[in-house]
Amino acid sequence: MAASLAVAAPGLKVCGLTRAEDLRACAELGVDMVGLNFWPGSKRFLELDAGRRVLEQARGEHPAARFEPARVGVFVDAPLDAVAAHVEAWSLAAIQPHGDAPVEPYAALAQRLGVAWVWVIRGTPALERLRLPEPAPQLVLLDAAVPGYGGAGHRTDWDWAAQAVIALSPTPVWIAGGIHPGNVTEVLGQVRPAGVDLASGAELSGARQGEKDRAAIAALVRARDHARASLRGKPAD
Ligand SMILES: O=C(O)c1ccccc1N[C@@H]1O[C@H](COP(=O)(O)O)[C@@H](O)[C@H]1O
Repeated sequence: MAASLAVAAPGLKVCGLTRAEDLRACAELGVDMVGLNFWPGSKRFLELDAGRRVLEQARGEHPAARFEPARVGVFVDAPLDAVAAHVEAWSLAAIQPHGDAPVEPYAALAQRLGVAWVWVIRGTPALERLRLPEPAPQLVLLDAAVPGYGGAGHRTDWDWAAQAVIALSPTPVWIAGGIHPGNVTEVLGQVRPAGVDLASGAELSGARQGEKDRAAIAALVRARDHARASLRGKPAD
């Protein structure tokens, strides 16, 4: 079966989860995807064995969960065998390679493993020269070009992003970078992405290791639901 990351638009991905209670909150509140950061350079890094315990703990505390957000692994220039090990250990639905290495080997690995992959475009390259890599990504993610590859709360150019959404159609294009409950409705309206992805904008103030704020996640889910309802021409429930 072909890998898929399909969710109703706009989707919501909360990235850089490090605690069982945050995984549980995302499942309970109806977040579409969660990102798990397997890059040791990130403050949101999840070491493989510690991460397994977090997942087991989240499941143990929430055994009746019928809904589980799709898990996306974030990697920075990671060796391919390490990526494959994480896909298996976490039953990842997708990999999100960042960094400076070419993406094609990761795309080919994702295809071999039968999982989706996310192509991250950092910054604002010329749209007329943009070509989807092969094998094609199931999702494109637009993010700001920042030192440390991501997760710094910096916005990308929303006018450029709105054009990229159109230029890359029909591939679903999501947006990341500096999104939070206070601007999520604006970015959804202005850019019309297939989804939004955020890390720092869903965190507790002073979070040191990616600790998320349940109230912020709930507000993001409400904004997503309003946007979905208005796309369908109906008020949100
Ligand atoms: O979050 C990180 O630490 C990180 C590290 C390396 C690569 C990507 C990372 N995060 C990605 O960046 C976006 C945007 O983050 P923010 O909302 O601006 O804080 C996040 O969604 C991740 O996909």
